[in-house]
Amino acid sequence: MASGTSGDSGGGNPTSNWNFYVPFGEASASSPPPNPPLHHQQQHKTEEHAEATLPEARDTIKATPKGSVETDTYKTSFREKWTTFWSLSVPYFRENGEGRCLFAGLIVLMLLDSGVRVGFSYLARDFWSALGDKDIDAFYRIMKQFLMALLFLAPVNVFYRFQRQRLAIKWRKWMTERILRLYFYNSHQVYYHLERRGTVEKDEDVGIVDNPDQRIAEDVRAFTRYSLTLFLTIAVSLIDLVAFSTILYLIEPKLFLSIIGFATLGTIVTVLLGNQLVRLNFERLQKEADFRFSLVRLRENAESIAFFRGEKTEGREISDRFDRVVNNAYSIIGTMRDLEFFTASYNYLTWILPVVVIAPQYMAGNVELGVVQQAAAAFGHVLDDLSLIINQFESLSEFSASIGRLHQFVRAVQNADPDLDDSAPLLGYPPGYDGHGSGASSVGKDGIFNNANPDTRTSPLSPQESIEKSIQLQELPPSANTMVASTFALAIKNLRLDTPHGQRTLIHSLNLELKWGERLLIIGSSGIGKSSLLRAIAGLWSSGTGTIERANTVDVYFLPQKPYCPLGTLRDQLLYPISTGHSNKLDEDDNDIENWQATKTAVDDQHLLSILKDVDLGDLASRIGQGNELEGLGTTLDWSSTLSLGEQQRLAFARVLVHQPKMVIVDEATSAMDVGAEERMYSLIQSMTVISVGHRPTLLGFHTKRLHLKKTPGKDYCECTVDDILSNPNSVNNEEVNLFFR
Ligand SMILES: Nc1ncnc2c1ncn2[C@@H]1O[C@H](COP(=O)(O)OP(=O)(O)OP(=O)(O)O)[C@@H](O)[C@H]1O
Repeated sequence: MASGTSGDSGGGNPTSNWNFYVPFGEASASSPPPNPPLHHQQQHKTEEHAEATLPEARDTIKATPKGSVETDTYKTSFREKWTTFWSLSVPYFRENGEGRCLFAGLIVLMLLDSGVRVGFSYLARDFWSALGDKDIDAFYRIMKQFLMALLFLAPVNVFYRFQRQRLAIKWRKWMTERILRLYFYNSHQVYYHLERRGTVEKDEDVGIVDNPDQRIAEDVRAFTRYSLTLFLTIAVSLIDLVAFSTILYLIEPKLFLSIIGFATLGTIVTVLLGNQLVRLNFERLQKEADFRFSLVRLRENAESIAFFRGEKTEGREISDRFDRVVNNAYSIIGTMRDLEFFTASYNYLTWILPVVVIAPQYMAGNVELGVVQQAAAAFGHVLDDLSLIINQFESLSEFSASIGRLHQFVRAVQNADPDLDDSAPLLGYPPGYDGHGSGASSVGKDGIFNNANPDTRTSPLSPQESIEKSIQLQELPPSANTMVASTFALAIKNLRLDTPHGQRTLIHSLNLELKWGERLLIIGSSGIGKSSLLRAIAGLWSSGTGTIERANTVDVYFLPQKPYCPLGTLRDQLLYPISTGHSNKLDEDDNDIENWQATKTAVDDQHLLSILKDVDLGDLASRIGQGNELEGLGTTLDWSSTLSLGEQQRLAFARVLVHQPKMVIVDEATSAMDVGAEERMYSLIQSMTVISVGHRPTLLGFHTKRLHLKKTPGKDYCECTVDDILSNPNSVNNEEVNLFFR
């Protein structure tokens, strides 16, 4: 570790251990002087390592699917790594004035710190010379100077470290927020498309993007922290190198030349012995995350696994993953051992080398003892600086792995965003995106929103071809039904719907119109494409051709097949996706959410409680609030595991009543309810425009129109028939009843 950052001021070189220079180094103060040199270095390394190393990610949400292809981002050349590092780190300092100021302050403190250390090397020389000459007056004079210098050194050192850590936190905050915005806060729902690509197929450009949670939480942290450490290490090393090389050259030119040869040899051997570490560290992060993910999955699916008595299978899978972690750890320590055989011997040699070279001059009485000491200390400094790669190799390899993972993730986010092309700068916003949630998606002259096709994002098609080969989703202006009474709430024209990357056509030539207030039921056998059609209407899927025109997103509420309970209180469950309570920096200035919130009537707690009663959950608030309903509304629980599936589905209907959308899309969202509860839920949304998917014949009674998706004989896709249930009330023929009960 270079002196500049091994504790940021202490000389990491072993020679420092037995000279006057050491006690002033902050990290060295805690290390016992008699330690062998490598221990000393390792101690610095461990300390720095604790900061720079990527610690364990918690609560991993998504991991590499079993058997997935491992990526080879770690194989990029040094030049590519450097370019990546540069493009990931520059945007913060370019865009953020505070960051630039903190950085400038840090440089000043760093220079002061280095200056102080050079000054101390002269103090140390005089100290040892005074000791050698048994000059008591000089000894006390130097001690006094030393104590006064200490008054200056301590604050410089403390503020230098503090400033570095403060900048690292601010940078991390900026970078995490930027990535979060690009990941899930513009209108293209990048997180959804990326997740699907990550699990379904390998993106040609970026490979499989495993564990996005770990990349956002850990890799960004490691990147910002370690980048600063590395920059300062290099900067301090350069300053030290110039300063102490001059001292060394002035004392003995031979010493200076021998150190250059010694350090060059050491660096070459280290790189050759340790180059495996970059790959191993890259894999370590992935394997650790996979292992944690299997544990999180076990926790989340504990009940299903217990019913299946699947613990043995799960246990085997978990221990397989853990074995991979352990095997990787063995490979790492094996490589480290080989490397350390060399570095340890190398470091021990540096104890005596400078003294051996200068000793003849001392014995001949040409130089004083203090000069021997100063030569040894300067030798230690210069060697530390020249041996940057040797001493930092393990940390550098981890850093390199984290740059690779972060770069891969940011590129994947970029690829999944149709507004960003390949030449867009890393971490840059799409053109026209203001960073406040108002997406860059094109808004037509008529105010109609055009959704570019995220599924064709990585296809080799030109933008025009991409548009022609994607479904055009057009949104009506908000509250269109009140403005233009005759407008259709949904109009589908000549729709061909494919699975995301065009592997299969699910629906062909669908034409459909739904007026405001009408209720459409979509039926068809399992797997035929009902939910996929809803995904296309929602704008999540857009592979295919044709046009979908529908109510504005702010007027539509979607009830998915699998109820979703966000983290938070019972009140949060009802208001979702409007956030309450906590201040979310990300949506502080989000116009969409603000406008949306402003258009909603104030929802007071009594209103929420009465809605809970409407959906037959009247006792829920008082039950969890131990008799106090208001307390119940503010109670936080793990709702997905506390409420039954039917209760979660009724809670979802309560959300619809809170938000009062003009259109509701219901994807089998009553499947866990009894027929009576289903009837009550549908009666609550009778005044809205409804699109449902369902298998129960009882649903027909709540709808006015029906879309039947039927397998076309000899074709992959289905045939679509639309009819009016009200004009044909006896239309449930035997075939359909069978279909419903299938
Ligand atoms: N991400 C995906 N990539 C490729 N194919 C998919 C994807 N998601 C779903 N499919 C396939 O698309 C087809 C239609 O799926 P969809 O979920 O729309 O069926 P469904 O009619 O709603 O079925 P169910 O009634 O069982 O819910 C299925 O064969 C499914 O396997």
